[in-house]
Amino acid sequence: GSDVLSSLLRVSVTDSSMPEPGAAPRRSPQGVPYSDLPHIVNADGLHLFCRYWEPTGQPRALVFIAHGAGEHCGPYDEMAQRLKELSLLVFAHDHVGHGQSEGDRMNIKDFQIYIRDSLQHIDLMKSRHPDLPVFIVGHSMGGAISILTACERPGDFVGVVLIAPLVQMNPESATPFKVFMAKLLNHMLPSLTMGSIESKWLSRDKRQVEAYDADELNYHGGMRVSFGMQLMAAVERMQREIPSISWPFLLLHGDADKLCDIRGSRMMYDNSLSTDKKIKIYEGGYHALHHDLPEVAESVLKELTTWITEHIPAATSQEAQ
Ligand SMILES: O=C1CC[C@@H](CCC(=O)N2CCC(COc3ccc(F)cc3Cl)CC2)N1
Repeated sequence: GSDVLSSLLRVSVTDSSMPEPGAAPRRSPQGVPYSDLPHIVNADGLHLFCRYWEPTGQPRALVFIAHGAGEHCGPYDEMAQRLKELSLLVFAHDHVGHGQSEGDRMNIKDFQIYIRDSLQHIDLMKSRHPDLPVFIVGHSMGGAISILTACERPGDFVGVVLIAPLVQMNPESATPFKVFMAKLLNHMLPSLTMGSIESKWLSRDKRQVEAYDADELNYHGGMRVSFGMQLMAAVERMQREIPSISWPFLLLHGDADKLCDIRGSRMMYDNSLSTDKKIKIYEGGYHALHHDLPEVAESVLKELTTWITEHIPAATSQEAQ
């Protein structure tokens, strides 16, 4: 009757994506207003913290860095500085639910969100520098994001550098029984947490492990079953996509990696169509190669910067004039 109608009319409609003019400013998980931070707003209205390393002169290429699960893009500063010194314009953001970005900590409704947000940031930077070649560098889960991003835009990237990428599940943790239990639990208790990432397997350099453990921008809680399911789905999607990959890539992987099985990198190297591909195995190397023993970390930076600069297309005649 009319009373129902009148009560409905009293309901005030608030649209969260359009905050009222006087609304409090959106703040990072650390309490910093995003108006004070470099950021982009993703398709779901979440603020993603960004970092940029811009060379002084004219940049020769764009490099997007995709970080791994539970970390953020800050620890890539040294790598980015080395690339910036070679006149490359490096950019990155903290993925949803990581570091200084918004979102439920180390959780995602759909792995595709990471890829969609990466493409949004890449497209933004390409619109600002339309003539520059674009590279992606990805580590671990960031490697999976890089692979699937390049698969969505196979012609857009001159090269992809993968540091211990997540390509296949670790066979110990992915026994058929454990996978079955994870799927079962995901229906019953999706926010149940499994073990957390054991930092001792990240690097043989204990100062790096201590830095990781002490970094409050990292997520040190347990891995939610639902997040594990999204990682599994990404692994399954890569198995399907790898046979049709034909873009250039560089793979760097330690053969003592206990977090992302090196067999995934070998499988990608062996089963992709790419003719321009390189794999470098680091004997005894742990997972975070770029933060492993100093001589390994230095080698990784040299390999990566050399491969990228060698893959920057020679300037075409009209550009050279
Ligand atoms: O320097 C650094 C700091 C952070 C680290 C990166 C960590 C990262 O991204 N990992 C490692 C762990 C890996 C677990 O994988 C799974 C777990 C459960 C599951 F059900 C299915 C999968 Cl596939 C995912 C990828 N590197």
